[in-house]
Amino acid sequence: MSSEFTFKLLATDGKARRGEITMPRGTIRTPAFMPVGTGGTVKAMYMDQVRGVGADIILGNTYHLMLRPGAERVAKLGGLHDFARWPHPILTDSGGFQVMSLSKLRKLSEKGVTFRSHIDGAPYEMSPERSIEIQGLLDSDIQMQLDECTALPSTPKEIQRAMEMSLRWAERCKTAFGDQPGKAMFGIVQGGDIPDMRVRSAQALTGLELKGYAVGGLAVGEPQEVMLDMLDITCPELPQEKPRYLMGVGTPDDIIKSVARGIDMFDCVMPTRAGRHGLAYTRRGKVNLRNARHADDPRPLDEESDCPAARDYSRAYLHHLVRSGEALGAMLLTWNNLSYYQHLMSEIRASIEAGRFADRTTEISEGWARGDI
Ligand SMILES: N#Cc1ccc(CCNc2nc3cc4nc(N)[nH]c(=O)c4cc3[nH]2)cc1
Repeated sequence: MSSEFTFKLLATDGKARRGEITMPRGTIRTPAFMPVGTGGTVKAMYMDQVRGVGADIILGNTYHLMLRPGAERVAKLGGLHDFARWPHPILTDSGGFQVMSLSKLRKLSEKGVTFRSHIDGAPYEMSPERSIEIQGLLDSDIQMQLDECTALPSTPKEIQRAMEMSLRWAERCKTAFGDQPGKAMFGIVQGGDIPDMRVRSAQALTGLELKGYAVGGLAVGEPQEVMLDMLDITCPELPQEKPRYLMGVGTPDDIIKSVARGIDMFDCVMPTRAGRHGLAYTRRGKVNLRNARHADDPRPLDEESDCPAARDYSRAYLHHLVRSGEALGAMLLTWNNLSYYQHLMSEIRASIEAGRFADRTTEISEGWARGDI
């Protein structure tokens, strides 16, 4: 364990990077996938299982936790790690994105954002300083700046306004965060789908000499090609020696193509949400267990998997659970999906170390191409 937050580049293969973040609560092997634990729980999973599938870090959400159970209450109870029984690193999103996508009657100004809770309509204010304060109360290990994520498509004027305000908020968050050895605050690159806005944002954030950088404002409905083009523009402008985190991404194919462009960290609700909706990710593609064709299929999802959910249960049983709305269906498929995602990340890391990233990921994609089996 390290008392400091450090990032080490261990190997590269083209623009793909194999690295390691060390911090007091543990080591994060990159490229890393962070299971989403929005309200202090990775839905339908025990935290021991989350650790058991190979996750080094999970994501929490400032917006959800400040509304319920409340940041001060979590702090009084010893912080999010003790509260949720997850002793390893936690990264918390800052809340701006969730306010804009979930809350009601939200108003955005230089000061911050005012909004009403989507739970009970109560009024709240969130400034850059309050977002960092809440993330501190949660005892978050990696804290995200408060930013404004513009929807795509948006006008150049709108994209520039939001990008420039996010830069000012990054400076305020850096000041509010201060110097917390062993913890980190990441800036978030904005700039929509406009190359020179992306460059300006990345260069200005690099000038703040932060411990890590997220690429935000993507995975907001734009075609994958646009997202990848923005990574081609943004990553070269970020420091080689700092971790890069692509927010909200993504499918296995998104992840492979983003690692190939220099991204180190990912988070996405896809594997957990899909699991709750009866969808299983496997080495040979996706399997929709709602489909009646599985009703008599005695085969497991993947007889070679080391995850009991993939190896020990028939598709017929999983189909039955999903169609009956049994909680165990969501539990087993979430377990399978997170195991698949962590196995994918482990394969990606090993292939970069071996200088075989391009070949191995082609083999992985060909496995999916064989389609739903
Ligand atoms: N199932 C499913 C599913 C649902 C939604 C998504 C899209 C998630 N995309 C996304 N999350 C984000 C979080 C973000 N947080 C912040 N603070 N800033 C962002 O620009 C940002 C951008 C994001 N883009 C992807 C998969």
